[in-house]
Amino acid sequence: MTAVAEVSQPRPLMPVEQALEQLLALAEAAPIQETENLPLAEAEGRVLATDLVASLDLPPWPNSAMDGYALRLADWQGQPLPVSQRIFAGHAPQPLQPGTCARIFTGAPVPAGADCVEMQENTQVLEDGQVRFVEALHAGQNIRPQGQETRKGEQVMNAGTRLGPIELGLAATLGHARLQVVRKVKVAVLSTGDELVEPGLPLGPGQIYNSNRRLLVSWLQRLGCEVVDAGILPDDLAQTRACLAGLGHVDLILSTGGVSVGEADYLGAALREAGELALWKLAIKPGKPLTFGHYQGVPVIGLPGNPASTLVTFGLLTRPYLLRRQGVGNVMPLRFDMPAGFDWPKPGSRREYLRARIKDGQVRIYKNQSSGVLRSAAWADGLVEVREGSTPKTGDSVPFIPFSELLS
Ligand SMILES: Nc1nc2c(c(=O)[nH]1)N[C@H]1C(S)=C(S)[C@@H](COP(=O)(O)OP(=O)(O)OC[C@H]3O[C@@H](n4cnc5c(N)ncnc54)[C@H](O)[C@@H]3O)O[C@H]1N2
Ligand code: MOO
Ligand SMILES: [Mg+2]
Repeated sequence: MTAVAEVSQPRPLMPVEQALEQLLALAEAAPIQETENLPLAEAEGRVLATDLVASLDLPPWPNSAMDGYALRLADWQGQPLPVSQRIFAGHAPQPLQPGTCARIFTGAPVPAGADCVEMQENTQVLEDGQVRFVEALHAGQNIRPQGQETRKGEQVMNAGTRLGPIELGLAATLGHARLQVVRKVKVAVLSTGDELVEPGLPLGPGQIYNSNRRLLVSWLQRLGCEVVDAGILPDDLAQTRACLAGLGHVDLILSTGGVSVGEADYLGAALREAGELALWKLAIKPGKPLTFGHYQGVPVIGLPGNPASTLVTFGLLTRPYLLRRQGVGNVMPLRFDMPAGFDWPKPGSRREYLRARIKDGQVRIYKNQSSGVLRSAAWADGLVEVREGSTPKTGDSVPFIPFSELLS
């Protein structure tokens, strides 16, 4: 055996897709199974636990799409018709008297016997109160038929749907006051590093303010998670052990910092003792040293500490993981191809996510893309993806992921 053979080769970087695939598989292996029944007012941001089936037709009866007059086409040969009733939304009509029309308003039930509604703009009311129809009329016009939107018994939403304002509105149209949802994912957030100080306290020598904690706690709450804020963990093995041991039951331990190769990166050491740890080297920039492991059976995701690395790896990898644990099918953010408003001449070995904004129809990038610069993200509207080895030029199409896709 020669000395050369014993030199450890650097491991190839793991592609982003592979990391995501592995995380999603791990999420599927540990689904949140408990559910709870919540009023609509408390269900926003939660995930539907059971398929939602329509218990009625929508609309429940044919109704008028216009303010105007309802009539039976067979009764009309071009002559004016007398008005036999007025039908308002929310009130039951009488069957239409043959040879007459009914005054009707938008959303009101179309009376039995009528098969056509004409908007009032196309009518003339004569001195004797009869109504002349000016335009040609067609059967079914301006009538929204019963069950046009949904038929009783149809599946309207699948289990795994995230409930936003639109989904809650849809549940309300079907008369649901409560929904069965997956219980919240409980996430413990810990920030590691002796240098960290909470905002509001004075900075000592070598110290910086803890930004990752606030960013992650706020973001997790937006995603509908229950957060256990475990505060700052100093760079000390005994304290790291004690903190992990005292977390109680959570579904995920989410840490920042302490996952690289530095001598003060103790989280990894503590996890190795009481669980397992995979230090990934991802082909992603920022965010290369993402860590996945288990501590006494509880999954742990260790995000790199640099604030932009935390942001990118949370948004692109941890968010999908958390959603998938709640059974969400589509966890991928939408991305849009946009013309680049920049040149990227140097091909990289990692996929780069540059903090960018759209201006004049082009993607502009923030001038300082260092992974320590959170200001880049506050300036930006989203992330532009530059693939490994690619060198986009101004005008080339590049994928842009708006932050709005990641933050909710
Ligand atoms: N020799 C090597 N050094 C580093 C490598 C490497 O491959 N070889 N990778 C670099 C990369 S890339 C990253 S990213 C960082 C990741 O380091 P850690 O995750 O271990 O994080 P720390 O070293 O603890 O902190 C990194 C950086 O971020 C600041 N930080 C940490 N936590 C917070 C927080 N809660 N709020 C604000 N800022 C935070 C910290 O002060 C450091 O400046 O490693 C590189 N090194
Ligand atoms: O991958 Mo690190 O996040 O670039 O600085
Ligand atoms: Mg470090």
